[in-house]
Amino acid sequence: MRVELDDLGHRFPGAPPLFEHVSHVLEPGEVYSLTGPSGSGKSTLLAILAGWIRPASGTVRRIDVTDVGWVFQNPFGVPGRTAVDHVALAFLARGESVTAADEAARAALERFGLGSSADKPFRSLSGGEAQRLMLARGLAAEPDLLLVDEPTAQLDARTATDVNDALLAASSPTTIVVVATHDTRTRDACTRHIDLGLAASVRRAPLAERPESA
Ligand SMILES: Nc1ncnc2c1ncn2[C@@H]1O[C@H](COP(=O)(O)OP(=O)(O)OP(=O)(O)O)[C@@H](O)[C@H]1O
Repeated sequence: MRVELDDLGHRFPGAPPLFEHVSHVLEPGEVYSLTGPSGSGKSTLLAILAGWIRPASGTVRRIDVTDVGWVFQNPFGVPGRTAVDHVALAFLARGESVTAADEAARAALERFGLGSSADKPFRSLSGGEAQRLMLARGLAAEPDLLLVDEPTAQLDARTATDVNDALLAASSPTTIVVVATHDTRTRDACTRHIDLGLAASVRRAPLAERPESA
């Protein structure tokens, strides 16, 4: 399973190019950071990876990638349901028994440092706990590709650290994980890096300043 980006570029009609010449092979077991300044096209590239937007140039080949999961910057859950219920649902949906789903969900929560919060209702979780719960749930569903958009955008620095630490736990042999972020610490928590800012600065620099013409 993998996703191949070949000379990918995108622009919306009537607007200048967002990014160009992005080539990468994305594989399971890695957590890819997707960085770049605001407006450089990080969320757009996630949507292209998901197949929601057709790129203006280049190609995306999704090889054996069927299920795509998302984790958004605002954790969204059912206020009165427990943390463990949120994750168990992913296992129940795959046909596990209630007992097995509960056990698997508790193990997943442990992995994200949420073992002691398993029986707390979603509404009583802190912002960082809720975001780690979203990561645990996202991975529990075992998507082929998990797209994570700005997971620390709404968090203070200390809480963001907990989420960044959890990203290491998000590495999975069966899932390709891609994390769009502004946060350099989130970037550093990932195992591979794609920088749209670099692509943009090469594109925007006058010809004489471009590295390839130096
Ligand atoms: N459907 C669309 N039609 C036209 N323009 C769009 C569309 N979606 C996004 N844009 C524009 O494309 C640019 C890139 O947006 P995008 O959200 O991908 O950037 P980003 O790097 O994720 O930004 P941020 O870090 O601020 O979230 C922005 O200027 C945005 O307004």
